[in-house]
Amino acid sequence: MVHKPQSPLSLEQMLSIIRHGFEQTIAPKKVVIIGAGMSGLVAASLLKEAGHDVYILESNDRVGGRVMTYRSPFSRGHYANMGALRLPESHVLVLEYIKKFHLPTHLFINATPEDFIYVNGIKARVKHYQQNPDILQYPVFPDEKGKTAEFLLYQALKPITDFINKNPDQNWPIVLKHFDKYSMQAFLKYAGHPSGKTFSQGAIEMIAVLFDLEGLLEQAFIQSMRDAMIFLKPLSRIYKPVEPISRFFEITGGNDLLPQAFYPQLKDNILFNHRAVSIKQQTDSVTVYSKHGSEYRSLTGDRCIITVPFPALRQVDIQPYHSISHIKRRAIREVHYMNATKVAIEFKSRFWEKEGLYGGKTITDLPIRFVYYPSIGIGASGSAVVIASYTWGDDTSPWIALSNEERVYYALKHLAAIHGDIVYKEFVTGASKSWLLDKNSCGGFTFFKPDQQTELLPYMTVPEGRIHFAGEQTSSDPNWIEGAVESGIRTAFEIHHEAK
Ligand SMILES: Cc1cc2nc3c(=O)[nH]c(=O)nc-3n(C[C@H](O)[C@H](O)[C@H](O)COP(=O)(O)OP(=O)(O)OC[C@H]3O[C@@H](n4cnc5c(N)ncnc54)[C@H](O)[C@@H]3O)c2cc1C
Ligand SMILES: O=C(O)C(=O)Cc1ccccc1
Repeated sequence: MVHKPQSPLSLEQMLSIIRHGFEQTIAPKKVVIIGAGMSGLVAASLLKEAGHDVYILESNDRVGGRVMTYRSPFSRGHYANMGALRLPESHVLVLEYIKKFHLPTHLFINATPEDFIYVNGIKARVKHYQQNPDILQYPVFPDEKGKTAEFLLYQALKPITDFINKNPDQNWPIVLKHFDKYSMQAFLKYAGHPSGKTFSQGAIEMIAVLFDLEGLLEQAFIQSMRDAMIFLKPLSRIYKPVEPISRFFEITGGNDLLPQAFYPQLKDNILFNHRAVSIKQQTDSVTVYSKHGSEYRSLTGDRCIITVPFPALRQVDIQPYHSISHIKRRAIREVHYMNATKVAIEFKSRFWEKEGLYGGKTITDLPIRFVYYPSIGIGASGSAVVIASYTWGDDTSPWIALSNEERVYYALKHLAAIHGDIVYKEFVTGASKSWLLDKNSCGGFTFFKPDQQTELLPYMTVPEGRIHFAGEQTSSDPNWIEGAVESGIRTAFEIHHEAK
């Protein structure tokens, strides 16, 4: 589903802009961009290429923002993507930039029939669960017996996604009107069952655990549905198991090679370790005040693009107060950001491959939740790095307050329940990241609450005077790099096509 409701540009237009840029401007503007994450880099790259004078103020000492790859403390050549992990094949804007920069990629093996499931104290392989879903012993209704979480969820989603796909531009707003009031949990309880009944609590629990929804059940159904359509197999596969499931990619060498690819063009335009603290709009200009070490600096331009995640943006003072609308200020306060936490562990050998796990994951109801095994170097000898725990939403609660050492300790403990004590013998080192604790995002990614896509999102993309708003939160694909890229293109287009 590549519908882009938050973009005034079609997918084809955005692809063309990535490939060919804008026509050279006849009225160059000075543009101050706050943030050198993917949205800020895309906007700056397009505007600079079109002849505008761009400056990026970046709080951190690196580009990339939430596209972040740890190479330390791992052995040479090893790494872990502690932010963006996988790139869906339907995210054509991201893949177009990867092509433009000639970056190597390989398949991110997101799921295989050999994947382990470890829930309710039961360990099984996905392929055996698919043959007999009742082996996990969820207390489902009689008419739900023998049906997988995937089948039940597709039964609930298919009428809606079929309706959208008939005519996305016309039908997406209708679906939003009818379903944006629901959280995922409320949808499954009160509106999801095709026969108008409700799913059993056991079925809802099984869907929530196996699709990693338990940590975000109270968030907007619409966003979970949109994401589910990326992760779930097309329903046709249930009846005709020949369709390929959604494919994902990752950049060989680390996903941060994508934001880094913008650096050569923009190296003279980025001011690192400059943290914007206030913005002031004047009649004919806008000034951004930033903290650089113990100094305060200012930069004045014709336009400003804010790409800062909204929870972090709340600490930036924007004046005059009424120079931005009431609804924008409300959106900055209220739009929900979900935390995300990862623990990555390097092991001496790929012991999981001896258990038939080549890439893919283990799905658990343990605090570690989902474990992802490396999709690169399969079959190789020597050490490798596992995403030992990837949690989001409420599932991050057991991890936030722990130190890195404690996170690694508990991740190993839970991995040992799955793989045995070999995890201790094979342990080399570990690292972790909880994005709620990162002052430059103050959360992992946008995950709207019910009604927020209706009440707030339309106003989040709207410029306010000389200030434009980018970032995944202002896009058709929040919580994805694709959304950040879309918003970068949108804001560059807005500014490039405005009169002086
Ligand atoms: C754990 C995790 C997993 C993810 N997994 C995936 C995935 O698998 N696939 C996928 O496509 N997407 C994934 N994402 C989402 C993706 O990483 C983001 O949507 C995207 O990177 C956001 O880009 P952005 O430019 O909107 O924001 P950011 O990357 O947050 O960029 C904002 C920039 O602004 C800077 N900044 C903040 N405050 C200030 C300030 N006051 N002054 C100056 N600069 C400031 C920050 O340092 C940052 O560089 C994941 C994100 C997380 C956290
Ligand atoms: O693919 C991921 O891990 C992402 O971060 C995107 C995401 C976030 C939350 C739910 C589904 C997908």
